[in-house]
Amino acid sequence: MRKIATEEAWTIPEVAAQLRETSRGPTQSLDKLLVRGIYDAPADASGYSSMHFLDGLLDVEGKRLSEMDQLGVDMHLLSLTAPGVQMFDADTATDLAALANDRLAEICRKRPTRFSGLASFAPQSPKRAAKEMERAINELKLNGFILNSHTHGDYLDDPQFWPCLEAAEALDACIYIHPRAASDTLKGPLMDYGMDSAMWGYGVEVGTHVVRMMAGGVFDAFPKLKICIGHMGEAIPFWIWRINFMNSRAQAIGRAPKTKLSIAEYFQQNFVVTTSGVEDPLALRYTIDKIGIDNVLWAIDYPYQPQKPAVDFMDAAPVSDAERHALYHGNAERIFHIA
Ligand SMILES: COc1cc(C(=O)O)cc(C(=O)O)c1
Ligand SMILES: [Mn+2]
Repeated sequence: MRKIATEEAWTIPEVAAQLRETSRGPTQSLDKLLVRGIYDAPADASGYSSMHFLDGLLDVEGKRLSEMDQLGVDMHLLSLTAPGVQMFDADTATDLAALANDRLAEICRKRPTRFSGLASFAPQSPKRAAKEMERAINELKLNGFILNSHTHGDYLDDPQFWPCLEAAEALDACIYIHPRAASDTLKGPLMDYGMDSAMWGYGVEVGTHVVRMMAGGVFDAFPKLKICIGHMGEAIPFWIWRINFMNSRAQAIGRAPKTKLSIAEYFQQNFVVTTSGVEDPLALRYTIDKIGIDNVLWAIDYPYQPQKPAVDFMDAAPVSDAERHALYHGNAERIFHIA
């Protein structure tokens, strides 16, 4: 059975160097804790550097590919790791997104059956970003887009970013909204106990982002826009009944704009989710039953999650053979236009 993993992180030395420099600067971004740990810690330090994430991010055809061969993982859908270019100024972000996209396209051209890719873009300059999005799909033949949630504290319900959404919808290219640490206005209680990270803050950040998009009417403006979120849907499939009920109440009392469809309908028609970093059979079964098998894709979240447990989890998952085909490759081929 073809296995395509769809949230697989990667980076290039130029972006790593820029993140290192940014983490030494005055930024108050909550990402600073994690970025410093990965990109600017002494080799023998404890914490993130001891987990060698940077080696795993820079590597494509070494350990990553040999593990894929051993485990029968056919393809990694690669994306520039969080926070991507979104901590940088507009010009630096725009230039590094284009450089990363060129490098990613080279990898995919060299190993077309093993790697596909999600293009970066720089929302800091939305009109230039839209042009890069068109180039990435039409010229570089990449498979969709990666966005690491907020950009300098702003979210995609903000019309400033709508040139990017217009481009993605017109290109029939899915935007994978991946986490980063919570924005400055959201980060308060998340600054302790490691809660800035994938343990909790990441899910709060992306969950907040996509609820803003649905409640803010983004999918009335862009009804064909497709969004992918990881981590079994950042808890939204569990909460969707309550979110939907309370949004309809908010609309009725004038606290939220009227929308053509309900939040539950938007989540059903405009979203797909991946299993990245949630290797829980019951959560998978619930999510498939809740949003339908066509809207769930397998992912590893390499190098932050090891490959073998993610394969073992999916091989042993309580799903039918037809469902396993959809999870492992069918849905990814459809959503990310993978041949
Ligand atoms: C950018 O740094 C990351 C750290 C972790 C982690 O497990 O601590 C996960 C992800 C991720 O899910 O992509 C990213
Ligand atoms: Mn990830």
